[in-house]
Amino acid sequence: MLVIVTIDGVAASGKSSVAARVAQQLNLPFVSSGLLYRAVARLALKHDVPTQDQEALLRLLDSHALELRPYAQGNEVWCEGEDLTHELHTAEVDAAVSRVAQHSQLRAWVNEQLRALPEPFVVEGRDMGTAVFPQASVKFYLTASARVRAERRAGERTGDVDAVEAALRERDRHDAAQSRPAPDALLLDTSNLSLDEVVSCILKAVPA
Ligand SMILES: Nc1ncnc2c1ncn2[C@@H]1O[C@H](COP(=O)(O)OP(=O)(O)O)[C@@H](O)[C@H]1O
Ligand SMILES: Nc1ccn([C@H]2C[C@H](O)[C@@H](COP(=O)(O)OP(=O)(O)O)O2)c(=O)n1
Repeated sequence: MLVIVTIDGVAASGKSSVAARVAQQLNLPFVSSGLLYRAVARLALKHDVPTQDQEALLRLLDSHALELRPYAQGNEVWCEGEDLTHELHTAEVDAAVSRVAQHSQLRAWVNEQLRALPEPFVVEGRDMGTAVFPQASVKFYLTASARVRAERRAGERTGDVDAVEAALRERDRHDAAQSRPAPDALLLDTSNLSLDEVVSCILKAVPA
């Protein structure tokens, strides 16, 4: 049976860490959909393309082939022989990516890349269980308080917790349109759960 596990949720709720561990336990690849939005934002910054200009962003994608490579040990995004992965988790990209993710044709392009990947896999993002893989057998939606998420993220980025929390709240607002639990998703508040606890909760819901 093909199993697609979708793990959606707000920024820094634990989606990618959890998806990587769940996938490892199931011996499946995992897919980080946000990396494609991040890669488009990175290309736009690099080539001075305004992130509000959808047509220009789509032209950029025509002239720069982006490829998501979902390896079991971590996802990579390549652009014409260059590995962009290490450039995608910066405060600059964080600040630009929500604007990129608001364009419907660009979202359609991302979704096409995701649906072309060989199943089965574990996939994480914002709308995996709703718009992209509504047929998935197991769906989760992760949340956590903004403070807890900021404390977690401040450990990975520079910046104090208050500034990180303000930036996360801002991004939550911009991403709200596409960040919704599917009607059949299980909601999990990870504020007071360890990574292991979240992973084991998800694995319990996966059919043997
Ligand atoms: N339940 C948890 N308990 C403690 N730390 C966590 C938990 N979930 C995630 N983290 C940590 O929080 C940070 C953000 O998690 P990440 O998986 O990148 O979130 P997302 O993919 O939702 O943005 C990482 O440093 C991760 O290790
Ligand atoms: N399926 C998705 C995945 C990400 N996005 C948007 C929303 C986020 O602001 C960016 C980056 O997503 P990513 O999951 O990498 O970001 P976080 O780790 O949650 O901070 O892309 C989206 O709109 N739809």
